[in-house]
Amino acid sequence: MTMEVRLMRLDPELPVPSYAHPGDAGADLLAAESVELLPGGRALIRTGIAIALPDGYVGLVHPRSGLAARLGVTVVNAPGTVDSGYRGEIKVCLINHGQEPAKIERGDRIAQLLVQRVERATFVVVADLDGTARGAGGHGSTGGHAALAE
Ligand SMILES: O=c1ccn([C@H]2C[C@H](O)[C@@H](COP(=O)(O)OP(=O)(O)OP(=O)(O)O)O2)c(=O)[nH]1
Ligand SMILES: [Mg+2]
Repeated sequence: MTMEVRLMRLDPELPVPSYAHPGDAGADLLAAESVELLPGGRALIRTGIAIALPDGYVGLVHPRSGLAARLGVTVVNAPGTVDSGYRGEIKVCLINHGQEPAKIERGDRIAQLLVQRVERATFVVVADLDGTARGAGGHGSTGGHAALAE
């Protein structure tokens, strides 16, 4: 089952994002420009597309694990949030955590876009919250790593 999402090509020579395999969660986003990311460097890269998501949906810009594992290149703000009301060009903010310069060529698949349903909350201010087994414990309260043992 798929849903239709209206997409505008701002760079008509670039292929439209697509899913590499049936069952894939993310459609690969392509770089519309070439950039070199120096070690520690980052860049906001155009993808050449704009989309109109229906109300109640969000686009999430996730990293590609291959780029992360091979080059140390990932999405700075992962996962990036594409609001349903956004009509601008989708851009991907990549960072090179690797030791070597990383070349991104126009047409490279640099990230993946997940389309998900999303709830919006009405925040109701109260004096107390209901009790739970976890309570306020967080940030390593359950242990499981030597660094958390102190
Ligand atoms: O990876 C991303 C993340 C965001 N956006 C676009 C779509 C999104 O709707 C808009 C704003 O994103 P966000 O709310 O995360 O950024 P902000 O810094 O809060 O900007 P704003 O003040 O415009 O909301 O930027 C992208 O193209 N790529
Ligand atoms: Mg915002």
